[in-house]
Parts: sequence; C-alpha cells; structure tokens
Amino acid sequence: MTLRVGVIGTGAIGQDHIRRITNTLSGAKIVAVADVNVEHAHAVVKNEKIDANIYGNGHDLIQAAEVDAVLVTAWGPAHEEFVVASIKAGKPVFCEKPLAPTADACLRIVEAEVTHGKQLVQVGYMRRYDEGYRALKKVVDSGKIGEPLMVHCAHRAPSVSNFSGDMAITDAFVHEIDVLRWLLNDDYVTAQVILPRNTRLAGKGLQDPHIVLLETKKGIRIDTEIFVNCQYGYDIQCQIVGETGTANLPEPSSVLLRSEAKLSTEILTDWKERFIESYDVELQEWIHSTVKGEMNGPSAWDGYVQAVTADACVKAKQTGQIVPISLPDRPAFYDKNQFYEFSVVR
Ligand SMILES: NC(=O)C1=CN([C@@H]2O[C@H](COP(=O)(O)OP(=O)(O)OC[C@H]3O[C@@H](n4cnc5c(N)ncnc54)[C@H](O)[C@@H]3O)[C@@H](O)[C@H]2O)C=CC1
Ligand SMILES: O=C1[C@@H](O)[C@H](O)[C@@H](O)[C@H](O)[C@H]1O
Repeated sequence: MTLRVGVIGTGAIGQDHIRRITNTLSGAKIVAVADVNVEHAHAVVKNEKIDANIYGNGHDLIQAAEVDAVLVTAWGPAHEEFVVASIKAGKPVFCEKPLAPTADACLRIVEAEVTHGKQLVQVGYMRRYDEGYRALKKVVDSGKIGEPLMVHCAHRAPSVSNFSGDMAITDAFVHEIDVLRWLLNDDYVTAQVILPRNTRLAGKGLQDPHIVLLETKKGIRIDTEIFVNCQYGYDIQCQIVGETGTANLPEPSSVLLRSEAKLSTEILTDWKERFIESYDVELQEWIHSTVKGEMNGPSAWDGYVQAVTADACVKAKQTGQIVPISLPDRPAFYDKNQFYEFSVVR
C-alpha cells in the first residue's frame, strides 16, 4: 500500500520533506499540498514535479478523500488547528516541532487524541532517529556506564538571523528537552537559566549564549550551553557521566585530513546537514508505522512535556529563579501502543 500524504505548509522544511518522500523514501507519495500562500504552493508542486492537488486551506486538504495521512509543516501557531482537525478526521498526522507554541495548546491536542481513542499524532523530534543518539542510548541502556548522574550538552549554531525573544529556548533548545528525557527515560522537575556575558554578534536585544540547568526526577543534573551565534559551526555535543564511565555523542563522520602541517576534521555549519539522515529515518519509520496502523515516534504527550518544560525555562530566564516543573500524570492511553484501523479502502 502506498500512503497518500497531504502536506500543509510548503516552506523550507515542508519542501525538504516533500523532496525526501518523493525522491528518497519508499511507501508514500505526496498527493496534496496546502499553503496560505497558494502561489508558493503552486511553485513548489511545479519545481518538485509532483502530481499533487493544491489547496489554499489546510482544512480542505485534511478532509480531501485522496489524503490518507497529514504532514503539518506550517508555522508553529497554525499547528494546533490542523493537528486537532486531523485527529477529528481520524487521519494519522506527523507535525513538525513544536507540537504547538503553548503548553495549553499542546494539552488540547492531547485531550483531542485521548477523546478520539487512538494514537494518531507524531511530533517531528528527529534526534531520536539520529544514529549517534541511538548509539548513545544503547550504551546508557546497557548499564556500561552505571546509572547516569550528570549530562553536559552544547547546542551551538553559527548564527540565527530569524531569532527573536526566547527562541533560543523555544525553537532550538526544545530538541535537547525532547531527546534528553528519551535518552535518560526520565522527566524534568526543575529548570534554571544562567545568562553569561553576551556575545556582541547576537541580534539587537538578544541574549546569547544561555546556560540551562535541568534537574530530573531521578536527580540527574543536566547543563546545556545554547550558543546560537557561535560563528564557527553547527556543533551538537552531549556527554553523559555515569557511576562507572562517561559516554559521548559521536561526532558526525568526517575525513581526518593531514595537510599543510595540520591535522583536521570538518565541522558542519548547517543543522539540515547535521541531521539529514535522521530526517530520512524519522519519516521512513513514520510511513512504515502508519501503514501498519501504529504510532511509534514522539507522541503528543511528548510534545506537551516539551512545551511545559520550555515554559519553565523561559520563566527561569525571566526571573533568575529555579522554577519547578510540574506535570500531570501521563494518561495511561500513552502507555500502550494503540492500533488504528486504516479505513481507506482502495
Ligand atoms: N525538526 C526540525 O529540525 C525543524 C523543524 N522546523 C519546524 O517546521 C515548521 C516550519 O518551519 P519552516 O519550514 O522553517 O518555516 P517556513 O516559514 O519556511 O514555512 C512555513 C510555511 O507554512 C505556511 N503557513 C503558515 N501558516 C499557514 C496556515 N495557516 N496554513 C497553511 N500554510 C501556512 C507559510 O506560508 C510557509 O510557506 C516550524 O514549526 C519549525 O519549528 C523547522 C526547521 C527544522
Ligand atoms: O529545528 C530547528 C530549527 O528550527 C532551529 O532554528 C535550529 O536551531 C535547530 O537546530 C533545528 O533543528
């Protein structure tokens, strides 16, 4: 069976996902696209040479008979309405991060899904599909370093022209929020943010770097440097310190170059390049799971936890205080794999 996918939002990552589903992955094809900028949607369909219907309104795409599953790659504030509408239509939906910009909006999505009774939502946290993070998780789960005690991370980007306000936390650090609780199989209980000396190279009025300190239920302490105008590269670091050893996220593979009296390896500069394979694996696994009627990736609940944690970090930044993170108990609904029937008969 070929999964017929409709994409809402034909901007940067929407186009990337259209390309990978069309040219790289198997088991799915793009049959519809929607964007508030319809001209842009037309241009994307033409440039990518796909045979897809074009809608000016995402809700029409969700209702369209030719669409089996929905990919939401519109701006964050538009995610909630499209994810909820997909759930109500009983269609599996992959939504790019963040699930929604506020914790309340994420909770409404969780409630809509629980009410519907089957898990239909996956959130685009692709680091869980990265070979390096998966290898790191294997080591942690094996017990080779004993129980994890501390985690030291860095999220560095060369520059970010589009960031405003607290986007270093709400747009960039959200990836660490998701991947670290998955790596550690734990949840967060407090957040604190320390503001080091500001770089002169950040946009006007923007704080950069930040140091975020998270504490988990098990008492693990996590420090993350977020430095999104570091100039030199896109550099993601993660070291887990356990009782009997440490484990580091592997560096992306790169040729070890001996030249001009120097020994060097390349550092990537673009997040798309750094995680290019993870996006492929993430969407390929989503396609396979969806066709089987399963939902195995980051869930709406994970999206909600990320939003609550990000809110606490923003509050901690604003107040300079250690902010408690309290979450309701995870609904039992998210404990088990909920299978849905693929009702589309062709
Ligand atoms: N997982 C990851 O690493 C990444 C995730 N993202 C996420 O993907 C989402 C999109 O980001 P970009 O592609 O960079 O943004 P973008 O600005 O390039 O594209 C967004 C598109 O959505 C369209 N749009 C906005 N509101 C809409 C609505 N109500 N209905 C239909 N179309 C609408 C816009 O016209 C635009 O074409 C964001 O949530 C972002 O955080 C973006 C980059 C990387
Ligand atoms: O999601 C992403 C972007 O929105 C964000 O701007 C980058 O910093 C992230 O690393 C990338 O994965």
